[in-house]
Amino acid sequence: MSSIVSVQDLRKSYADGFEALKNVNLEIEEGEILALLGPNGAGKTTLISTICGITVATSGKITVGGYDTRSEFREARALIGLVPQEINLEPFETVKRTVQFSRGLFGKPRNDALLDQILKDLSLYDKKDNRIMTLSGGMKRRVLIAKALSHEPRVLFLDEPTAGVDVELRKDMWNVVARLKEQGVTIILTTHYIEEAEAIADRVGVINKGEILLIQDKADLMVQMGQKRLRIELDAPVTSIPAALASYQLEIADDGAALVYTYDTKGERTGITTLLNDLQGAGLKMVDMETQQSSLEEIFVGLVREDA
Ligand SMILES: Nc1ncnc2c1ncn2[C@@H]1O[C@H](COP(=O)(O)OP(=O)(O)OP(=O)(O)O)[C@@H](O)[C@H]1O
Repeated sequence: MSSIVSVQDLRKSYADGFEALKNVNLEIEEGEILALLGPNGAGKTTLISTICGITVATSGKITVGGYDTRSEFREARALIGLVPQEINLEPFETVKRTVQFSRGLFGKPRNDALLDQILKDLSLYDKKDNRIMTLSGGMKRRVLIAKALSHEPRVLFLDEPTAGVDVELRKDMWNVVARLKEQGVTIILTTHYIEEAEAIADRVGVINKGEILLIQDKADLMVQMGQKRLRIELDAPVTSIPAALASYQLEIADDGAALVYTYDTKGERTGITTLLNDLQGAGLKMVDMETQQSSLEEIFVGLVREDA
């Protein structure tokens, strides 16, 4: 797979000395949907703004479609569409003219057929002659997307596209993103919502305090989520795992007072019954047990807390 966006050793310190990004490395593949999850102030917007050339990096190198975002800014920027967090539209302008104007800013010739198609894809076509101020909040967000797509970018950045949006509209937005992906657009979105990453991303990155803590295929994360942990408390502590139990790949917890067995809830067999039999056979006595489910939320909260 080839990277359409490549971020190498990126650092960003603001004028007051605050280090918002610390040595970020990131490769984004053409055609993927990458969700960047992180708490408030993690550095998501700073990362996007730096890739888009709105914020200047302190050090490091970024390329988009092979173009250096500093030395070849115009070429790199032409490949990028950016949907900002804030709605910053001209209230008296119509939808169509707003989108036309954005295309013009990139020096592209007028193309009514293309703009009509973009408006149709975003279910904005019947509103094309309406003034922005007459639109609902959700429609305005769609106009932001239409603007960002007007110059036919290959990479679309969506900064918290569904912040403060109701559930129905959020699902609508997810469909819009899925359609864009079908058209071959690479999409990077930031979000606070774990279920949003679960619903639409191919890969999930977790960012906190200016560092990427994890970046992984969503499918792999889902497998981890499908795992459960069974904690078995023993009546007497063990210092090692008996050879007869080696195949279960148990972990020793609480200085030997408990053993932890990880199993796949989606598998045909959990192996718990045979484990409990074999435990007895190995001369170990269980006094209690409990199961724990890991979820993306837990993985996320755990990562962010560990980093605190
Ligand atoms: N111009 C600036 N000067 C100094 N510090 C800044 C500036 N802009 C952002 N920061 C700080 O950098 C950190 C990262 O901010 P950023 O907006 O990138 O976070 P974020 O992950 O997008 O958060 P949110 O989800 O709240 O938008 C924050 O602590 C913020 O206060």
